[in-house]
Amino acid sequence: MSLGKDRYSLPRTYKRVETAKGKARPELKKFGWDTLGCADEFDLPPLKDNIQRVDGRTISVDEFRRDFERPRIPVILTGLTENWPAEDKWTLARLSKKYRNQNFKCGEDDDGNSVKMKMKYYHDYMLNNIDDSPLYIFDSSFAERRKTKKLSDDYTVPKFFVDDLFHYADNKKRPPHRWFVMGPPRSGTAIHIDPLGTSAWNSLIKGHKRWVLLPPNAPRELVKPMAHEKGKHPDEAITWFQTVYKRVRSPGWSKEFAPIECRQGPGETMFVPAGWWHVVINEDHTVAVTHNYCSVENIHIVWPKTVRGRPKLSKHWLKRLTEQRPEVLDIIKSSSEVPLYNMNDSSSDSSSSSSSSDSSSDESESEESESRVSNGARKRRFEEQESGCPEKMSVHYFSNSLA
Ligand SMILES: O=C(O)CCC(=O)C(=O)O
Ligand SMILES: [Fe+2]
Repeated sequence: MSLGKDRYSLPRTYKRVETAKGKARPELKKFGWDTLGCADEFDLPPLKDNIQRVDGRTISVDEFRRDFERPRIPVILTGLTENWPAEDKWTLARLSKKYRNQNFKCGEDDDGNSVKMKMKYYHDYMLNNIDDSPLYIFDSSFAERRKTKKLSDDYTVPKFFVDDLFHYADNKKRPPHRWFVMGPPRSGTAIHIDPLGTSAWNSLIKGHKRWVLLPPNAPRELVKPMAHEKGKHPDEAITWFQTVYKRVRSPGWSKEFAPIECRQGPGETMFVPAGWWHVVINEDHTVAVTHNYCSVENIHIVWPKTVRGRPKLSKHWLKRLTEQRPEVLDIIKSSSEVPLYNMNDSSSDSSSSSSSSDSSSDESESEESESRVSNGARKRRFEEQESGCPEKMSVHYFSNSLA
C-alpha cells in the first residue's frame, strides 16, 4: 500500500523516519502509520467559525486585559506578525535550507526522551508522508541551542504577553515556555488544557489550523474520546475530530459548554486563556510559534498549581517575585491553598501537595535538560494531570500526578 522508501526525495529519509517512528510510537509497528487511509479520505466537517477577532495593532494592553484576559475569553489577534522576519524566513524552503542539518524534536519516547530528526529529513517527510497522524515538530529548546537560537530573532513577543511573571525565575528552573511548531496536514495537538494554569498565545506564520476550544468547566468525560472512540490513535487530534467533534456540535450538547471554533490563518495569533480545553489540527503545512505565560491576570490560577506540581520552583519563584514584583504577593496570598510562611519549612513539600512524590518530580525536572525542554512530544503533550492537563511541559514535571 505504502510506497515505502520511494516516497521520499532523500535517500536516507525513509530510514530516519522509521527510526523516529519506532521510538515515538512503538505501538504502531504492527498496525502501521497509514492504515486508516486518512490522507485519502479524511475531511473536516464544514467550518463554523465563531471566534472573536480583534486587530492587535489597535487594541491596547489594558483593553486586551479587560475584555479578554481577565474574563478568560478566547480571541484571535490579527496583524501582530506583520513586521516579523518570520513572515519571509519561515517558508518550508528557507527553513529546510537554513536549518538543514539541525535536529528538531518531533516526538518523545516512553522514557520521556526527545525523539529528534534533522530538518532536511523532517522536511522531506512533511511533504511526502501519507500518515494518519503524522509526526509533528514541537520543539521547546530551539532558543537555547546555538544553531537554532536565531529562530527567536524572527518574531517578537506581542506587547500583551510581555509581562510573563515566570521570567523572574531562573531560566533553567522555569518550565518550558516557548515552542517552534511545524507539521503537515493531519498533524496536530489532542484535546488538552495547558499546564500549570498558564495561558498561551500561538502565532501562525504559514498554513491553516483548525481549532476547537471548550470552556474550563466542560466535563472531561465528554470532551475526551470515550473508550470506544479511542481506536489506534487514542491521543491524537485526528481521532478527536473524527469522534468528539460530532458530539460537541450536536444539538444535545449543553449551551453552557458551547465550543468556540475557527480556522486560524497566516498572521493570526490565537489567545488561549488559562483552563480552556483546546484541540488543533493542521489543515495544510503549518509553521507557528507558541508561548505559555503567567501574568497578573492568571497568577491566581497558576500559583496554587505551581505549589502543588512544582514545589521547589514555587519557593524559588516566590523569593524572586517578593524581591522584584512585591505587588503580586497579595494575589498569590489570596489564591494560595497553604500559608506562604510554610513555604520555607522543609516539610512543606509534602504538606503542601497532594502527593508525596512532588518534591522528586521537582528535583527531576529542575536540572535535566532534555525532557524539561520538551513539548510537542506525544507523550508529554497528552499525558494528563489529575486536574486534566496534558502537558506542554515535560512529563517529568508532573510525575507526581501521573502516578
Ligand atoms: O499548534 C498546535 O498544535 C497547538 C499547540 C498547543 O495547544 C499547545 O502547545 O499547548
Ligand atoms: Fe495547548
